[in-house]
Amino acid sequence: MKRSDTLASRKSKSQPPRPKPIFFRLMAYIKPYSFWVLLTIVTSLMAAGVDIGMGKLIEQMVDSSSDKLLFSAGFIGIMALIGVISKYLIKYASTRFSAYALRDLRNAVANHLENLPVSTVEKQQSGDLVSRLTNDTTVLQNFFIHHFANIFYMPVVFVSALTILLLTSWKLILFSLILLPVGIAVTAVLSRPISKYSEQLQEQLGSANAVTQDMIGGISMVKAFNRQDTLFEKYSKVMQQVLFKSLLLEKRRALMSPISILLLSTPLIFMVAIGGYLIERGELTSGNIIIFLYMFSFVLQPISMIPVLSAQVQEVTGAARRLFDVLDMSVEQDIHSFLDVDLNAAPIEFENVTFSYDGQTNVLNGLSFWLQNQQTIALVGSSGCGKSTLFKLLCGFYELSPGGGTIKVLGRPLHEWNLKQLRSQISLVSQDTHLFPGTIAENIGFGNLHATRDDIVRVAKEANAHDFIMQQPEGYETVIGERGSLSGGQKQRIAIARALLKDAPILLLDEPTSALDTHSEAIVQEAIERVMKDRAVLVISHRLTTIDKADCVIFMSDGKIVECNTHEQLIRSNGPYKKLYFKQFVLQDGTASADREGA
Ligand SMILES: Nc1ncnc2c1ncn2[C@@H]1O[C@H](COP(=O)(O)OP(=O)(O)OP(=O)(O)O)[C@@H](O)[C@H]1O
Repeated sequence: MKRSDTLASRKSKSQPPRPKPIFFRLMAYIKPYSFWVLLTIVTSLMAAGVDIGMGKLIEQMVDSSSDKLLFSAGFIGIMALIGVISKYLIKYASTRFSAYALRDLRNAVANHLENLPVSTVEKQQSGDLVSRLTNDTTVLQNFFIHHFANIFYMPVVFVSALTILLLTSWKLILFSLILLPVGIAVTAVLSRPISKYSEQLQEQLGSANAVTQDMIGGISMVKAFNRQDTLFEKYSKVMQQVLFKSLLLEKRRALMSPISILLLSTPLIFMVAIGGYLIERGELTSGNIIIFLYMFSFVLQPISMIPVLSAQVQEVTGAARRLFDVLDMSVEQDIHSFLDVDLNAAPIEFENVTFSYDGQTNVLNGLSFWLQNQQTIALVGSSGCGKSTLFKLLCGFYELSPGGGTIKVLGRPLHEWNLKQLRSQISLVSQDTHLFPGTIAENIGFGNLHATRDDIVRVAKEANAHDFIMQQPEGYETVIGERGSLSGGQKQRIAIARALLKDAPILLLDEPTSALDTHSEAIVQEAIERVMKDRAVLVISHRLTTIDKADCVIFMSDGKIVECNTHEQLIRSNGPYKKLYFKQFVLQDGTASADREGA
């Protein structure tokens, strides 16, 4: 397989050809609900017909004899009822299709977010992504509920009313609307920045969401460091920007409103003045003026709505663009199918691996090592030397660039693996256990969706978790949140139970006991030893108790392997590992015996 077929190309293959205009992309989500869209359109046209028809009926009523008055009034009543029903149906149908279409769009964006490469998500502000899913979709939904029908209603009433008015007196309508083109041109120019302002506002709301997440997610850290003021200050600054942007937007919107009134009142003043003059000359009757006044409102209403609608369209375009920007991000694509897995092959091989996040600074430099079956390698090194990066590469979260060496998992280069199959061979237990909102059983079951309750209880027992789970108010059915009320050690044991349930041949442990006290560490360590049994294990640790059990210790510095041997040999060889050992483990753990020190 050529390098061009590598993981790197998985992204480029998923590049969308060239996005269609936003309008067509939005329409694709509405199309499945064509019936309700059609009902909205038909009822909008019905409402337009009723409103115009009522004008004609009123005119007839003015001119008709008294014996026909009752009949005309009855007819107007029926028309009014049809108008009420149409307007109810417009609201119902537009709410219905927009709710469904927006649900689909939200699902599409959420699904897309789930399938983005970790490398892409790590670069984004999660609060901003959440804001797109919530705020921007709401902007779209409001538009469809409140303004979509007007796109059909307004032109029909406008054209019909204008035709009737032209037939009644072309002179009067012509003079009344003389200033209209100027008004429309001014409106178009003034409403232009609304889309930009709205997009900037949504961006600021996204940043505000991100800070709020920090405030809530990191509440204990914030309080422990007495940094409530700092975070609040940050929040206030973002909110100041939100305020500034919304004022900018609202100022522009507010400008649209008097312009609408001006657009409405100027023609009316012209009409009354010129109408009076034409009556005086005998060219018009007062009956003509009544129908004129009624119909004229249907000419002016759409015109006055132009600024509002144009502002809305600008806002919707901005919101839709932010949503489609997410949908245009390249997703992770599995171009390979599942292949037979050779469980006898070496679980992990690194051959001259060099890696950089930004394409400039190498985080890993020519790394080579092999992990055999049922072997444990401990990765040791100062903070930032690239240990976790190694795990991210193994899980296929990041890709090696061409010429960056080769990583093989179970004998097969990473770029030949189907990502789902690759990840099914690896269990990852990180230092920061993420618990999902749900029950304890669901959190353990996350490791294997087909597991039975017996399986879950079995692994919980193996992970030393069963006893504390049974002490919870509802045992395995106790609901825990993202941060939950469990201790660090309890969370770790749930993570270990998850890994046991997954039963993958390769285990990656990232500082599994780093955050625990000696007592919890002993309990978790016991569980870890069980999960390590019969597996190939790569463990990042600063704890001697873990390192001591490893078949081999790799000491890394600046993305390079400096030393690689058993713990005893490394101590004897008197190299840099020994220095770290004394500095870190002997002083920190106080558990190293003189024998182990070997010096
Ligand atoms: N997503 C990322 N984008 C850019 N640089 C990153 C990213 N993740 C890590 N780095 C950088 O890569 C280097 C290695 O980071 P890594 O997390 O692998 O170190 P580590 O040895 O695991 O550190 P620690 O022991 O503190 O967890 C660091 O300089 C870090 O700043």
